[in-house]
Amino acid sequence: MNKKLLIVEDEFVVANDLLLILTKAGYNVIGIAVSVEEADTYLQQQTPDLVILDIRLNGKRSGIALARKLKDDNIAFIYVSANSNQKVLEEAKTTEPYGFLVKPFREKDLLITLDIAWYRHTHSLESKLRNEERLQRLLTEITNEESDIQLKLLKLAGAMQSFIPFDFMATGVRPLNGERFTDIGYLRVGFDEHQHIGEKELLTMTGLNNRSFYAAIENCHTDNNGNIYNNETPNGNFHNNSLQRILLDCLRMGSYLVFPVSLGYGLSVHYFFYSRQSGIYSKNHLTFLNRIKQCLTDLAEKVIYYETSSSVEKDGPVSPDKKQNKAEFYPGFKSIIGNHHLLLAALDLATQVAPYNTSVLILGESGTGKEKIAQSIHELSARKKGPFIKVNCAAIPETLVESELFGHEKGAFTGAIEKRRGKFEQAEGGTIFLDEVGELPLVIQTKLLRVLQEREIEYVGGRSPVKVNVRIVAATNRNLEEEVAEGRFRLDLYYRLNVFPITLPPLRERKTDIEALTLFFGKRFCKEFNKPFNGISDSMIQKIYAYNWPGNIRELENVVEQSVVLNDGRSKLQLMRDLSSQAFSFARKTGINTFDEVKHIQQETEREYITSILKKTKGRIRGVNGAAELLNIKPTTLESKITRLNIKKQDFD
Ligand SMILES: Nc1ncnc2c1ncn2[C@@H]1O[C@H](COP(=O)(O)OP(=O)(O)OP(=O)(O)O)[C@@H](O)[C@H]1O
Repeated sequence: MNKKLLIVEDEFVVANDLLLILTKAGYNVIGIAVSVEEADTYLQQQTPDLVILDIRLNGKRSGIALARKLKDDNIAFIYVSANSNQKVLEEAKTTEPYGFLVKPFREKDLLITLDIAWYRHTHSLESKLRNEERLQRLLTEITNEESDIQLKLLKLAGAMQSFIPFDFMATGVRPLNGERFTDIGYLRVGFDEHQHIGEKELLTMTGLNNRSFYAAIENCHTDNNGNIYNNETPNGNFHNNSLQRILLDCLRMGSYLVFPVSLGYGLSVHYFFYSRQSGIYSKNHLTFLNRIKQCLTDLAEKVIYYETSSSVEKDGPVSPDKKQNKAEFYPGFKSIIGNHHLLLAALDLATQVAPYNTSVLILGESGTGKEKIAQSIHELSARKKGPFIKVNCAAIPETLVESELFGHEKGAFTGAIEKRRGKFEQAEGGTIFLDEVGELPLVIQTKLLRVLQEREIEYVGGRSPVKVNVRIVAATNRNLEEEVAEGRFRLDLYYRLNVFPITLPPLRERKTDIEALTLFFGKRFCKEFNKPFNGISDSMIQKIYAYNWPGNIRELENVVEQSVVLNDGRSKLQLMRDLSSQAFSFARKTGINTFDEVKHIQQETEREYITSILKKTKGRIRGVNGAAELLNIKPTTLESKITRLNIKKQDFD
């Protein structure tokens, strides 16, 4: 083993304890730092494989400040802290630690957490490097192929999208030529669809005349180095009439990143990435661009500079200039509709991870398309010719889960009249999709962990393990972190599954996709029921936009199906049920009419919730796993709530 480890901890007793445990376990502890400054000195001397980090430290800087540096330097770290202040914990979470232990901790938990941290770190690093190699080969191909510059840059946008998030990407020579604008940009309008934006399109979109547009070019800000502009509100960094400001406002972008590569003679080519989300870009993105800088420089020299300065810009886009919101089947993503940036970000992640055997955890509310994404990951992988086996973990009775997943020997239990293969073996050479993985009983979770670690299963009643070659994709609509906190889900399994999480947005957060989805389902059901499709009525569109879709896409699908069934075949589809009635049915059932009544219901709900937590902790309010910690509030706040809500001891005894 002999991994190099740095301890950053200012409590002498804890630090010494850690030193003893870790040395015994075979780690090479390179030092104990009591402050961030001391840790910096150690880091300058040598790079540890792992860092154990306390949050509150001697000196002015906290462990969180050091964590940011470790994250940028790609060094794995875990927090070991007694700090349970919610604000601090949330801040700590943004540094994406590889693990978190609360003091006091057990030796076993520490060693497992470090094991998992190391696994996650090497795993993500390896796949990152392989992906980057693939990208570099692709960029060289794009540079050398015989095709038009716009087509090359369109391919560049497609290649970059799973590495740097963007909604608009552009390239251009700087300083800008005041007489001729040659920047070429692509606006992302679908998973693999990009709309060309050149001078003509910009003039149309901004409504500016030639004079004002060229004034904006004169005011264009030029960066000499890679830079991030993460909070570009209308009163942000740029001159009101600058090219940057116009692009940010007109395309409704919130942040941007610029990466210049020098061509010599004072000239450079700039690569720009704009995103609708504020704060999306980080130093990691610039570090990544620096790693592939040689390829970007070759492309800049041989293609971008050469083509844009030697020829007159060709008329019209070469790109498939597709209409926004058009329902499209993206290659590899069979019948996935929508082009909202949150959906596209999830599809990017799926494309990125698909070629590898990495386990994937798909998160999202019920009906958001988790199974569809799991199928796509399978289709996009080298396992696509193998089976895709779905297991709904919530639907199998607890007593049968083990034999269903791993198989059983003849006579293993009453009724096992013959040997039977389980789902894992059925998925040999392919992918197993464990839907609702959060519902698995704890004993089965332990066995699943073993499959993930050893790649082998054991039959119920079997004597020797059987090797399996199966990729695991799991999904859940539960908050697994909460499940772990409540002791219903194993922490080690959570970390193993969570190596590559993909979160699907609920439909109410991607309303711009509703119309395309409705059209898609409308046409599909009409075909299925042999009816002509005459379009969707305006009133139906209005109502489905106004609704917040708790059941997500599945609910929308059902609503459209009902409209098709009840449609007369001559008119446009109408909404055949009152959507809001579901949202208000609870209120109607309970007869809520006034605000006081609403308040009463609210208090009752809170009372019930707190009582159920107190039952779980057997009335204990303070300390580790006490009710206050589980509820994430201060013990004193909880005590005053208990008094206010009149919760008595007999309520939770
Ligand atoms: N982007 C999409 N485009 C078209 N249809 C979709 C899309 N996403 C989901 N669907 C459809 O919506 C329905 C629900 O999707 P799916 O079963 O994949 O959701 P889920 O998140 O796995 O749900 P659950 O958590 O309840 O198992 C399915 O009929 C699926 O075909």
